[in-house]
Amino acid sequence: MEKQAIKVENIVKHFGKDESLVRVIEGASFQVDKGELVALVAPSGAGKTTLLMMIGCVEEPTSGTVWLGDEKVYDNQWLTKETRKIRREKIGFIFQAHYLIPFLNVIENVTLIPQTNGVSEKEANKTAMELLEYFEIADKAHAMSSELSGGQNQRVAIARALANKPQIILADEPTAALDIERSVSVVKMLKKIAQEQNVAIIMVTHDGRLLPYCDRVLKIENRVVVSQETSSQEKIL
Ligand SMILES: Nc1ncnc2c1ncn2[C@@H]1O[C@H](COP(=O)(O)OP(=O)(O)OP(=O)(O)O)[C@@H](O)[C@H]1O
Repeated sequence: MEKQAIKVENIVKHFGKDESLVRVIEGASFQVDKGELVALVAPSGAGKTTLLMMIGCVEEPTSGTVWLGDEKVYDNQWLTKETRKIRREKIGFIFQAHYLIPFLNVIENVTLIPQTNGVSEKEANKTAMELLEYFEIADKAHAMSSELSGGQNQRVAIARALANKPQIILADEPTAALDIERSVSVVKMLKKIAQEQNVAIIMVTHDGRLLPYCDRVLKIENRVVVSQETSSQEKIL
């Protein structure tokens, strides 16, 4: 079995054309392995969300190659018409806002995607309760999102992202709305998930205080992606 979860080669992303051409990524190559929690850091507008959305098969690259696990999904064009299926089966998304559905309770939010994918209600409920217990929020299973704190909602959003047993989690500033204590607790959870479930996680963050909790840092510099180790002194976990 390959250790790579994400492999990107020579990816280019331009928006618009002629005088409105915006060159965001200009030939970036990198890899993220199973079990790694990697931070993605760059100034505002450098292309972090765009990069995540290309890996997540939401935004089409201009050119390049993308592998998810051992499946090549993009080679100067999508290699399947069913990008939504790839997304549903392989990837969990976590965003800055939790985007829980307000008229569904916690467990209904967590079981929604697995049930859409054909998992039975009983099986989906069992997995969801295990996840809620893992995140110490099982007592809120029947609460509505509006009754939960910001940190609790984000834990439910992480449980939801995991409900489908994805190989990859793409997290776009998952801690931006939280204070530092809660941010650290969310990042520690992501680290635990990566290690225990062999999931590859890319987390966009603007908060340098969270980097020591990550295995590695990817930076977008001069429109390409560079990888930096978090040194052993800096590393906390
Ligand atoms: N649909 C689009 N059409 C044209 N330009 C776009 C589009 N989406 C993004 N861009 C441009 O691509 C660049 C990268 O945007 P992106 O949102 O990926 O940056 P970011 O690093 O995530 O920024 P932030 O930290 O502010 O969220 C920006 O210059 C943005 O204006």
